Amino acid sequence: MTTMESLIGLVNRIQRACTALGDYGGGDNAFSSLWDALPSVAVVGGQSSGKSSVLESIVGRDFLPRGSGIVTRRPLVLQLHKTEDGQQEYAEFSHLPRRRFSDFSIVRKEIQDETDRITGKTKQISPVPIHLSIYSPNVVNLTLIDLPGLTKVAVEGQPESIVQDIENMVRSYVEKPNCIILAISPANQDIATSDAIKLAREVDPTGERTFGVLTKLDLMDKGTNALEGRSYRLQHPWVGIVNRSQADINKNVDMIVARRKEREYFATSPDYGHLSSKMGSEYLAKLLSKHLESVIRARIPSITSLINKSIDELESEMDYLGRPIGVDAGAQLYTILELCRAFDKIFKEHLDGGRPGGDRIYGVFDNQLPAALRKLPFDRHLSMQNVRKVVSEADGYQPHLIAPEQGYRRLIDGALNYFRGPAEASVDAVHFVLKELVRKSIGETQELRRFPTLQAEIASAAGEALEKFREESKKTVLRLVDMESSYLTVDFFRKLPQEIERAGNPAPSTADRYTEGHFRRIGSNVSSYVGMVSETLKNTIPKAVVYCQVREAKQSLLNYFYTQIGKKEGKQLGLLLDEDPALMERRQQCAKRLELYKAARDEIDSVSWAR
Ligand SMILES: Nc1nc2c(ncn2[C@@H]2O[C@H](COP(=O)(O)OP(=O)(O)OP(=O)(O)O)[C@@H](O)[C@H]2O)c(=O)[nH]1
Repeated sequence: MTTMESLIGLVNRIQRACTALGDYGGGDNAFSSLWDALPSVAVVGGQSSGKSSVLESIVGRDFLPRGSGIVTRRPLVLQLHKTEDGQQEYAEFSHLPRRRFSDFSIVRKEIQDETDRITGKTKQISPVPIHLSIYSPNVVNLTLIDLPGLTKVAVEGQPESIVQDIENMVRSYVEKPNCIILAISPANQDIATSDAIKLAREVDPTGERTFGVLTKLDLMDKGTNALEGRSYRLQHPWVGIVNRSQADINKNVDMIVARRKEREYFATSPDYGHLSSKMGSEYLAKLLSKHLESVIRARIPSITSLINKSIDELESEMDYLGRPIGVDAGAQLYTILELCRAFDKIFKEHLDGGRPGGDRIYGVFDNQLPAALRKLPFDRHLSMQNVRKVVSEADGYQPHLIAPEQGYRRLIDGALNYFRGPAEASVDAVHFVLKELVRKSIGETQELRRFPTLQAEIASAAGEALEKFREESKKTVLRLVDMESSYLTVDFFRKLPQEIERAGNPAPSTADRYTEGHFRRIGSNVSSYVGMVSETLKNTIPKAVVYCQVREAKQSLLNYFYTQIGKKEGKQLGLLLDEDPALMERRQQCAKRLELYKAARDEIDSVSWAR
């Protein structure tokens, strides 16, 4: 394989990969287009300019659809491969891989059918190219893109807008700096009115990438050289062509015969004889092939750097989007557990420190609980009036003799009841801190971002677990309070009368047993007992709360969730890993691009080795 073949073939292979990925150039893609970076030859011409004839002559075969109206409605990427002399000619479409066409009338029909497959019978145009490769001894290695003919009027059955649509499509090709423009104009028409030249001039004013072709030289009067004077100046010399006339086509004149006739025409023409070696479709094909090859060679370094840059960008985009997940249940389960673990780790960091939030639990124990305990209405409960009321009611018809045992118990029971409130409130306060930390941790788990469904599932599983811990914790703290009422600290009361005696007070007489002082003393005794209990609970409630809620949350927040997940089937696991569709789409695009660019890099590497 010569370098020329491999370079043009290389670009073609990359172009085909681009088409397979929906990159036909143009800016409608979210990614930069590789297609646009590849040099190509676009064939443009007005209706009846002889565009099809030139292409068929370059190929040496009749194979393009004919007919009235706009026949070419999709770009045709025509890749020509030269084969050894004597080899059988054949064609292949990239949409029908491994099918060889050696009958070119079927190639023509397939182009028509494939055009209709995308555009429907609407006669609309489509930018999705058809890729056709032709293997023949009668061609040079060259790739040409046949575009719809520029037209001024829509014919019946075609929408008005088609005129502008065609111009836009052709323009989108020729305006790319890497596009070589093959501008075809008929000699029997004023060059100033040539659609092809008008467009080429607009997008390539210096004419450095435009090749001018004049067809129908045979229709000019003898003695006029259509290539001199009248033609518009370009950097590359104009090439004159003589194609088959309509009469030749009707008579089915063979393309190879037509080529010979063309050669003879130039060789014997008094007007073009001196230029005969630089005229005709065969010369044009060689000229284009050589030029395309040199342009590709010059562009290779920048294509390579574009590819490398794009690969880097795509890799980091993929990292950001997260790698795709396996489809089998095992891989999915593994992924889910990994994600849960990632979340759990962050949640623990919030509790243990490293991330903020855990300190708010200490805040509950250090501020909220003591403050709530201080605010309990013991003053009211142990006011002289209430003490007298409770003690008298407890005594019944027989007032107490020494100490109001029943009265004490009732006063203490009543007071201890008040502790239930702050105990439950501490449980709830810690519950809300934990719940908030779960919410925060889910948000902070980068890996979970892609999976809104799993996020919601983890949130609800964690929520349920926290709810259970809360219930358990409430039972425990209330039990602590109940324990205080079920058995009073005997020592405390044993000490009371002794203290009075030590203080040297005379034993209260029956007379003042029912005085205010007596009830005040009872109140203050109860109050100091309750104060002692309050101190105890201030220490034990946090222990219970941490034991039942914080410790459990750290150890087994998602345990139940794990057992549920373990029972799920592949399909249900897949649902949990349901991602934001936009994100999935983006990743898919990204992965495809990455594949394309890597394939392109391999192609380029292999060519460089061959050189
Ligand atoms: N005598 C002569 N006739 C030609 C030449 N080139 C093209 N023609 C005729 O001009 C007509 C149009 O040629 P096509 O090759 O179909 O031109 P086109 O630009 O592809 O036209 P559309 O497909 O209609 O856009 C046909 O009848 C050809 O036979 C030429 O060099 N000499």
